[in-house]
Amino acid sequence: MSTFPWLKGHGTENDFVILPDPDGSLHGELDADLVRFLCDRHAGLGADGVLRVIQGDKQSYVEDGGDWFMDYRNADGSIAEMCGNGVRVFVKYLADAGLIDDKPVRVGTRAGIKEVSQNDDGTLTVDMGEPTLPGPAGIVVEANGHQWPAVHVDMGNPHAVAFVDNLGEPGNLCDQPTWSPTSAFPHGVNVEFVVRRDAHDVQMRVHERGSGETRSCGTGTCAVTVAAARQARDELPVTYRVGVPGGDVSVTWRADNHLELTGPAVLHARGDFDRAWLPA
Ligand SMILES: N[C@@H](CCC[C@H](N)C(=O)O)C(=O)O
Repeated sequence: MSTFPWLKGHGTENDFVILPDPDGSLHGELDADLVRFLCDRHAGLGADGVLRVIQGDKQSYVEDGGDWFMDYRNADGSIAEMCGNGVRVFVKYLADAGLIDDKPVRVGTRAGIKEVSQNDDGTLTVDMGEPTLPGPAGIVVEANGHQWPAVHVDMGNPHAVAFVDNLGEPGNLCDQPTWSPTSAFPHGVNVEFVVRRDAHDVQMRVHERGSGETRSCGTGTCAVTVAAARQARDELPVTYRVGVPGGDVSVTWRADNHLELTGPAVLHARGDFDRAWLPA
């Protein structure tokens, strides 16, 4: 086939190129160069990442691929374990394409199975699993000449959450914030900057590993909820509204220690990509 289909979608403006590949035949073809090209906002389609959609039993990345497996790639071509906004967009695609019914779907990811439910109001809810706080204590992140203490929250992928006085402090975030000790995040880290607006209401910005500053990060909103709830000594269950530049999501930290992320998912473009257009 000299063309392959694509769609574009976003969750609170964290945007993705979706590559339907039910039988996994794009394996090997979807290398880092192709991902970078697809995500390029000037020469490609433009996105924060790529969601490749494979039937759970047709993938070879993890033992349990679920009903459908989400092969997630960051805009720089790197592979990430999980994407909380991406998984909602992924299920929105499956539902619109008639590939699933309205029952909860088990989505395989490199961070395990995530169950996703479609709500009557059009939002989707993801069981994001349990957070871990691997530490160490004393992490500091630095951006724009400022330093802040940060907490390491792992949501399957790594996050450093820093409370700031105002969201302008970290500057334009063109560069990756730095952190110490450097050994805390040997594989890089997503960095969230947060202000508390009310008891259970926070606003954040994020610099994503492999994608730069984005308009939202679903795993990041969960990490921020964990850091905020611990800071406030909230009892579980607790629900936070988390504002991001691209909208709002709701995160519940349940009594069984699972995080539940609810937010929108939108599909907004589709087409076919001709392989002849790929750079040599
Ligand atoms: N935007 C995502 C997270 C994508 C992966 C992240 N950049 C990483 O490298 O861990 C989300 O919505 O969670």
